[in-house]
Amino acid sequence: MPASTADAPKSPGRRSDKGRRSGGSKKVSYKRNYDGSVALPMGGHGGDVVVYANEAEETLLRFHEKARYCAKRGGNVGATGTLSSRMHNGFAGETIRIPVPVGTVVKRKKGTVLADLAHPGDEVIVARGGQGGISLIDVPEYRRRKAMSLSPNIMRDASDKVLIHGQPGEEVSLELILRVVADVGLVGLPNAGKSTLLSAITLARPDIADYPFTTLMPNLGRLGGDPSLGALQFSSEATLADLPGLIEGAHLGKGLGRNFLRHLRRTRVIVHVVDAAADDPVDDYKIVREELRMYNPQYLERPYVVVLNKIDLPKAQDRLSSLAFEISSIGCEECNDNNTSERNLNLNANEQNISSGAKVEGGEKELRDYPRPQAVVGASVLKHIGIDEMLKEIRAALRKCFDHRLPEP
Ligand SMILES: Nc1nc2c(ncn2[C@@H]2O[C@H](COP(=O)(O)OP(=O)(O)OP(=O)(O)O)[C@@H](O)[C@H]2O)c(=O)[nH]1
Repeated sequence: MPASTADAPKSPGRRSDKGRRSGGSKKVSYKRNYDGSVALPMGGHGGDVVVYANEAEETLLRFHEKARYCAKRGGNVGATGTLSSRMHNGFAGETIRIPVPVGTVVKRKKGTVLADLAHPGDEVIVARGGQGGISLIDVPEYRRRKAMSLSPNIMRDASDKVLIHGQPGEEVSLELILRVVADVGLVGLPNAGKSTLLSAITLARPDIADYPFTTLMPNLGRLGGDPSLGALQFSSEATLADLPGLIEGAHLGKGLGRNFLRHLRRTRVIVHVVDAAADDPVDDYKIVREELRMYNPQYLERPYVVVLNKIDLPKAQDRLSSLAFEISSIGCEECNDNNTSERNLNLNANEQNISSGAKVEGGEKELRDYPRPQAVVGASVLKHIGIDEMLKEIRAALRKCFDHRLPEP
């Protein structure tokens, strides 16, 4: 809206009046719309609010401190408030851009998903700024009438001022949900050694401690490509996400539960870390697989590598081969054929399709109906034993996914 005339310097309108009265030839020429109507200057539109994915952001924690964001209002038309040919539209309010981590899902509170910002630079306008208004409050009567006859965009309000009200900007309440985007997801019971593994093969330095649930947020690390594999296979470069430990009942929300299971949705390969020195590693293994199955059966279709960790401990060392044999024979052999990566490629398309159990013809699928692990390797991620073998298997599983995407030579 034009500001009041109180602080206006000289009214150009008055000057031109004088010109007319004194018989001068000054003719006010207005800007016109394509249909010949006078283009009235408008107050600036309010700024939009945009949420965008920025690689520099890692968490959504800062939204706990500041949860309300407002874009600026649009600028006024001019100081005089009087229609003149020299009047310009008010400046549009600046768009406010809110960075969030890559992988953030933006949805209306208790409503629809607005966007899945899965790639750096993805963005969504979450609230549009209001439209600027038009006001001719202080236009002299004769010109007001003329302007009204020339422009179809004008209304009168109760106080007989001629104006179009500016529109209020949109206000929305949003929910931001972070789903980690990583090529490899590390899963396992608490204390299995997932964080230690991440720090052994990447530059990530997550908290490591001898108590469960040290990891409360997913940690990310970057696995470099292996140049010895040649240019085409350098794509074994990958992002690893160390997820907080899963416990029995996680799919129902126990422990850190569902919050973290969802992070697996966008991983291609799963690395399952088992503490080989635990009381019953096979049972531990099954518990986690079962939790994955109950949360989203598709997780079990993805290529996965089992790492039997802590083999530096005598207890683990002694039973390594029998454990490896037992674990590698849980699952269906035929399912491991080529189609694993094809199924895997559909993971994004199907990611909404979560059910509490996979139904197959003739009943519910069990662990033995899903593919066997691609490999079961023994390692001590703490003492750096078996790391090369483990990396080789992780890269092989990754290649299985990536090769599928390579263009035909
Ligand atoms: N002896 C031995 N200890 C290990 C090995 N790897 C990890 N640890 C120890 O196991 C404990 C748990 O390791 P973390 O890496 O924090 O385990 P985590 O699976 O990330 O645990 P959560 O964060 O609870 O999910 C730490 O005390 C590690 O030092 C290993 O190869 N050998």
